[in-house]
Amino acid sequence: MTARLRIEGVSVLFSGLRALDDVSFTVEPGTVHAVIGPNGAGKSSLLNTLCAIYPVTFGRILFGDREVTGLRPDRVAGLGIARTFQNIVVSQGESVFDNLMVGRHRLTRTGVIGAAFGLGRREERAQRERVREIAAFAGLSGKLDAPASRLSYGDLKRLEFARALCLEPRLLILDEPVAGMNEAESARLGELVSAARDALDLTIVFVEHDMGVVMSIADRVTVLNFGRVIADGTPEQVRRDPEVIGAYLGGDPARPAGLAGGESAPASELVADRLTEGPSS
Ligand SMILES: Nc1ncnc2c1ncn2[C@@H]1O[C@H](COP(=O)(O)OP(=O)(O)OP(=O)(O)O)[C@@H](O)[C@H]1O
Repeated sequence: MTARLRIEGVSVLFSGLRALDDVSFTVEPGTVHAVIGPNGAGKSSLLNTLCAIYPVTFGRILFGDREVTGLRPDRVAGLGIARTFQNIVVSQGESVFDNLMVGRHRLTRTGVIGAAFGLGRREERAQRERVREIAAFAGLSGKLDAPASRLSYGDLKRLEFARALCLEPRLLILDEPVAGMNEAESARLGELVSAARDALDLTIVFVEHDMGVVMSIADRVTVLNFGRVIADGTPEQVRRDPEVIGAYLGGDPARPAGLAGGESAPASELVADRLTEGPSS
């Protein structure tokens, strides 16, 4: 069973710089939750904090009734929290199948005693079967024997996603899952993320700059700017939020950049277009 993730008053300081400033929001179990914001808003810092790569300076993070704050990264993983990274991290020389098996080994309980009673081989068979199921789910069945180095960029990103699924996570954290993909590949991965939520009883938190994907797959969106939460709601709510409009377009939310006098189109329509295109950088 997945669980509710609560981020309560979290601040992260780097020698005086507040990467995160009193951030609070809740991720409901079984939802796809996007975290967006302009460059430098604190999105990566938040993901790193959720995985205990960055320590929390103030506040706390709870996953169900377990406090994540202060745990070592391997303990956080032990709670069923897995993540992917912005840059692809797979073994290029290994086959797709072997890359996926790496994700399973952490789950293998069989030790020396188990092996002595023949449990090792049975467990190994079960692990391999599960890897094939997950590969099929991710559309990688036909490529299990191919070395990762031969995959297209889109397939590599799906391999990374599938490998994270092999950890059987309860909470999956994705850092820019469709970065660098073309439109068709992005839409396909977006569908895969939604399907994973539905099929695997999974909660998903993701950071993404592709607003088309965010708006189509997120159940809820939290918007950060300068380390603070400036909006939290459904995709439709946040794309029409005046403060979000201000953060993405710069300047006065009532008179967004490029709109002289605001006479032709309401700011909400402009930002809706802009958020669909992606943030300015
Ligand atoms: N390890 C670190 N040491 C010092 N400062 C950091 C560190 N990590 C992040 N920061 C600072 O924290 C702020 C937020 O950065 P962060 O990378 O979290 O933003 P972001 O929203 O992910 O940006 P982008 O969209 O450009 O990736 C920035 O000012 C950044 O320089």
